[in-house]
Amino acid sequence: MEYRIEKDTMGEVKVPADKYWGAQTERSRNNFKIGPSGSMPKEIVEGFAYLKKAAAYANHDLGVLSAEKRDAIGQVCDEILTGALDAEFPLVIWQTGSGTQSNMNVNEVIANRAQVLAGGKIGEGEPVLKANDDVNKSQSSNDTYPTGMHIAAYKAVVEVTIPGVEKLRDTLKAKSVEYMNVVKIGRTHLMDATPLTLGQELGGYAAQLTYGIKAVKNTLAHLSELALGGTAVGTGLNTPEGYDVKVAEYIAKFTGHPFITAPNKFEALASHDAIVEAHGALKQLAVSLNKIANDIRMLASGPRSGIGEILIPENEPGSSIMPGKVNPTQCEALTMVCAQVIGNDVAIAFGGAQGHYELNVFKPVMAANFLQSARLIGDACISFDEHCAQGIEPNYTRIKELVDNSLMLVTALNTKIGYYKAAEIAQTAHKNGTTLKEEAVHLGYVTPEDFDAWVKPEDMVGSLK
Ligand SMILES: O=C(O)C[C@H](O)C(=O)O
Repeated sequence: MEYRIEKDTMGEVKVPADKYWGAQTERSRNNFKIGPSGSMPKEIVEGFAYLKKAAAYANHDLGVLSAEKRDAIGQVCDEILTGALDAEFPLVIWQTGSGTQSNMNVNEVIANRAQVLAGGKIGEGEPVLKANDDVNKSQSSNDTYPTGMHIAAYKAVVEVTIPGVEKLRDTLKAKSVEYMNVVKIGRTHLMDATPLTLGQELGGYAAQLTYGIKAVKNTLAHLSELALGGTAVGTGLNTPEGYDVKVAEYIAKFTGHPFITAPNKFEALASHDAIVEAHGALKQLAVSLNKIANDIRMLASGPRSGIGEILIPENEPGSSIMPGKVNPTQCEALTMVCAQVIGNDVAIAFGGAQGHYELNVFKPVMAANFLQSARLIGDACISFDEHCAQGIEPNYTRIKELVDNSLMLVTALNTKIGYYKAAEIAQTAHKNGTTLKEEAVHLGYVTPEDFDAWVKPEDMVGSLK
């Protein structure tokens, strides 16, 4: 491995010769060999590229950065956004809790890459850009990292999570309409209950997801607030007048999302309640999706010894030893995702509770967990939609068999003969293995004609919507 010598305020550091990063990145690389997983998410690096470019533009507009330096920073940021420099960001989330080393990683790469783009050599001659003085101008890690975190989180939620959940919700809604008249038995406490339709049951799932999407959208206003301009402790030291508003305007322009400057920078640096709040909504979605996937796998259980009221796509051989077995694998993947998201919520809550005075120093772990949840929910909903939900079909024979056998149809007799006599009919039929009608007539409480007129599953399902 060939090295070059880079310097920072602590002295000299050997850096791989072919890399753009500098001394502080290399120190972090050597000091935090904590793994094996935990790379700084690519979306955070992208968030930094947007904000560094925006800072350069705002600084120039406000007279503290030359047009040449602005353009040099902007050019490298655009390059970062293409993914061409991905290999230049080697750090992990298990580093300083402010994300300073990732901020410096971005500053160093921008400065050194600009040097090369200008025809120079890294570390030689007059630098085109200085990492701390130019690229980091009017900034601190304490306001850049949370800004990058909000940009990444907002984009992930709007571009990945919400579209994925909406797709699954729309399928469940369409299935609900299609099967609105299919009367099936209901279950409460996992025990037989009165009937409802398959459409009603699926419509409940679709409504859960609609509320989940709404909950996520409700958190976007807080997530759209950016800390940038607060610098070290929220006071905005070393920034030109009007910088915070202007820099947020540039970020909104470059990302296409409605970011604004945070009205209270102290809150934006010292707490990450916006992340806690938005992840709370992601947790709500995970809770809903877990219930939905569990119901679907139980309704599809069998094929001979389970409930088997619905059929779901048979996608892969399920077993290495049991020939012909097929398993509800999409439900399993989705519920595992839910477990991960609920776990991430605990890490985020713990991190969010740790703001000490002017700074929360759990930023990287909160960001990484949030982004993992946002991506997982979006991707898992698409997978579940395409490989399971779209293929849900009623198993009409089984549904009818279970409705016909149900003892809880007796509930329709409550208003005709009273709860106690109806209970006696159900209990006797259960004990004797007979039908409700046989026992109702045998006990002398109902005529066969009245039974047929009164006990009609299709009249027991309320309004169909
Ligand atoms: O890196 C910075 O800009 C500040 C650092 O996180 C600190 O507060 O010590």
